[in-house]
Amino acid sequence: MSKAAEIDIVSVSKVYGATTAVHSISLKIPAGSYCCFLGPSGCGKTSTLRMIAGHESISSGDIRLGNAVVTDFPPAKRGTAMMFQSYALFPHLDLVDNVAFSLKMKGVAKDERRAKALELLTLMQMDAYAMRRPAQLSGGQQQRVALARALITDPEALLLDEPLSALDPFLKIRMRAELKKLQKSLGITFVHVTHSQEEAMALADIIVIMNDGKIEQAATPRKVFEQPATAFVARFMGDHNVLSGRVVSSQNGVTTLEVPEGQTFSVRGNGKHAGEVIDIGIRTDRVRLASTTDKTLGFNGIVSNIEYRGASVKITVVGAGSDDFTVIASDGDYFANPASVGDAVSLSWALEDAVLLGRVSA
Ligand SMILES: Nc1ncnc2c1ncn2[C@@H]1O[C@H](COP(=O)(O)OP(=O)(O)OP(=O)(O)O)[C@@H](O)[C@H]1O
Repeated sequence: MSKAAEIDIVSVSKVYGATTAVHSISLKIPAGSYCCFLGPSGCGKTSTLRMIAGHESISSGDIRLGNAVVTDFPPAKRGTAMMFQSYALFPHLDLVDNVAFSLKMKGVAKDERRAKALELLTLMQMDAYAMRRPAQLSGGQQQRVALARALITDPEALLLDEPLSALDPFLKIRMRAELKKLQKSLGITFVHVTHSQEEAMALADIIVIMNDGKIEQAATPRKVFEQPATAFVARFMGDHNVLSGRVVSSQNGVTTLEVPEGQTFSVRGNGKHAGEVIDIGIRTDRVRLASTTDKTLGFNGIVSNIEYRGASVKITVVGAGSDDFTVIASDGDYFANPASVGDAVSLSWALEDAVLLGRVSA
């Protein structure tokens, strides 16, 4: 019987000598959810995962798992299990002994631990290979064994550090679907570290986007896509253009800003101060290559690059203070009215396709 636990991270920091890798982050991961930590290299996601697992000490703050404060517990006493990027299988042991290893460490009798290992290999559809050694398996099969090994302790939360990074692109997508199915059927909390936006969007109930040791946004994939909280999230996820400028007015539910090149743009939301520097995000897939009568919802620019992607075309435009304003047009829309590099184009969008972006406090 599996049990899921909420993970509560309270003002947790990680300091390595002169480097603060994680700056006082707080987050609740609901029991039974699939949570992905996403961010660029060095942002602190692996340190956070390792602190949840107990493989790294917590410099300050607390971590609670279910009802227990586990901050000072060793890894084996936390109710978590970790699956490593390299799978860390023992080359000289067969699959049954690999999977049974942590039960052996706990002193469980041989027959009992081998029976349980076989049960997990069956769950992962690897029972037919039980007597093989890891080197006699494909990458995807090794991953299934590593999962079986992590799950043998009946964890309340499974922690996965870049679990798909060793697989080729096709296998990656297949194993991604298997991970999601496994999490749903076990019902336990999964915390998965990745640097792939696509992977996080495909798997997560909650995406936690980290930058420079802080959480920029923790929300559902849909919320992250539709309402990126900060300019960093908007740029990192790649689905919004970011324009920066000074507030001209901010009232009646609409804020207007002026960019350095002099154009003004409107966005929903108010409460900003005149003169304040703000960022707005504009959906790349909602920008139209056509003129608009409302100049606060578009601008004229010069096409600098065109990339054909099959179902869509990516057009890069210089203008409004941006060197790489991106338009993703459907192939049908684009080929009805194609453009060339160097062309002057009019871009436009609707008020609801732009969002006001916030800032993460230091
Ligand atoms: N054992 C350590 N000693 C000193 N500094 C460390 C140690 N581990 C990590 N760091 C530093 O802490 C910061 C965060 O590292 P962390 O591995 O958590 O990032 P990450 O987001 O997981 O990166 P990646 O995607 O490259 O694995 C980095 O600046 C890193 O150099």
